[in-house]
Amino acid sequence: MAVGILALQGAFAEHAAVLDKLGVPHFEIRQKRDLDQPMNGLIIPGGESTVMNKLLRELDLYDTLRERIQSGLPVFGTCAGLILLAKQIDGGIPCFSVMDIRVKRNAYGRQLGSFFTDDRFGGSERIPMTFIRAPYIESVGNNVEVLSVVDSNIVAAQQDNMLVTAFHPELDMDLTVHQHFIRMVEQFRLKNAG
Ligand SMILES: NC(=O)CC[C@H](N)C(=O)O
Repeated sequence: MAVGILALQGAFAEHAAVLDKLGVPHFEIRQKRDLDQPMNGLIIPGGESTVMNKLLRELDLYDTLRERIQSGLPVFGTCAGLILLAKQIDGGIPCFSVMDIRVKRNAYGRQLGSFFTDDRFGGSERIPMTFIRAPYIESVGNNVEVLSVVDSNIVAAQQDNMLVTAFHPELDMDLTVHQHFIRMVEQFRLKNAG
């Protein structure tokens, strides 16, 4: 199996390092022909969502990736990746527009742009959470499961094959969130093989 990591911009190398630790094969997606190889999961990293949105269209990656996500490909979006998956962005234009969440960009203001805390993810123990000019999720549809709440704001959620975090688990040592995503990838792979 292999996980594709969108590598146009932002923190893609850090996700690759976590997958290495977990022994999960991965490859970078930089251009359309990178999508020719088998892909069992997709990671959309943090970075700058407006830049990634523009590049996805310029490089003609947008339609193929959107179709695959809609057909059930497991996808994990961190920070800017969360913004790209959202159906609604407060004061902004959605990109993939596939996940039933409403998102506020740069939600913590300039002064509090980056901070660190720890809290629960789903049923887990407290895990480290690094936020960098992060969004949060203002509201979710009925079909979305809330996985983390920090200061009354939703910062991790899942809808079927789509997992998002407003924080950056790839920047901390804890593997909980990536392990959760790899379980989603395994389930999808087994379902498709059977
Ligand atoms: N760390 C991040 O990914 C920041 C996201 C960025 N503020 C955006 O709007 O795209």
